[in-house]
Amino acid sequence: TQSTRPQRLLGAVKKNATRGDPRSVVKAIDQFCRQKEWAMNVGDEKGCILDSVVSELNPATVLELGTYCGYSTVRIASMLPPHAKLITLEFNPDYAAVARQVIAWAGLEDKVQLVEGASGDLIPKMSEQFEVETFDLVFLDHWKDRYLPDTKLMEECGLLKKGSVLLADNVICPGTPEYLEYVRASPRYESQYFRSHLEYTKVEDGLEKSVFLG
Ligand SMILES: CCCNc1ncnc2c1ncn2[C@@H]1O[C@H](/C=C/CNC(=O)c2cc(-c3ccc(F)cc3)cc(O)c2O)[C@H](C)[C@H]1O
Ligand SMILES: [Mg+2]
Repeated sequence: TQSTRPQRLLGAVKKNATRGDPRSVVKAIDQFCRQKEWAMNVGDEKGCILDSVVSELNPATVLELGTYCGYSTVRIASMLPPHAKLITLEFNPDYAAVARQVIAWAGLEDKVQLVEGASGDLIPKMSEQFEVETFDLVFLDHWKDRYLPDTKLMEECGLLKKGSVLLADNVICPGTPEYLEYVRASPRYESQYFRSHLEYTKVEDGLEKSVFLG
């Protein structure tokens, strides 16, 4: 049977990255996507913006919506202080299976909890099932039309506290117009756009950082 692109991406990680070295995993995936096959990872250019937001915030609890192959999971988790936790949600079992191996190859299993399921179902269960009160950082990178409903759901479930940061990928391409309008118009958020490019291309894209004001 034919392999899938995520499986070929995983093969490139195993071939070119050093076990236990997250930066080499990130580099191997970026190289695969530039030289072999494009894939929808946040990528190296937007990844640097992601890195700067994480290192400035130094979050103890992180939620990622949309694991895919685990590229941004590895990027974020590699920068977390000891005892910090990253919970990442992925509802496609095939992608989850690949991501688990990418995260393991990077040696980050202890910092990452990959939960298979839909964000809409899992977000209401966060506090009781995953023993998390609130998240310091949420990275949104799943279906673009789900950014807004899931943000409203996180508000309703009390998962955001004063100072919590939402960082959203692809606010230009493919675009998340309703989400962008909401966080930019809402008095409960202080929003900032970080202009960049769609991963591995010259097309404009960017990240929107929105601080929850409580
Ligand atoms: C109802 C379920 C919601 N809840 C959910 N709960 C859990 N997991 C979820 C949920 N919804 C989705 N997922 C998972 O997250 C992943 C989905 C990721 C989606 N990302 C994009 O579509 C994109 C496109 C482009 C792009 C740009 C230009 C192009 F020309 C082509 C492509 C670039 C980019 O950077 C992009 O991130 C994964 C595939 C999918 O299984
Ligand atoms: Mg994306």
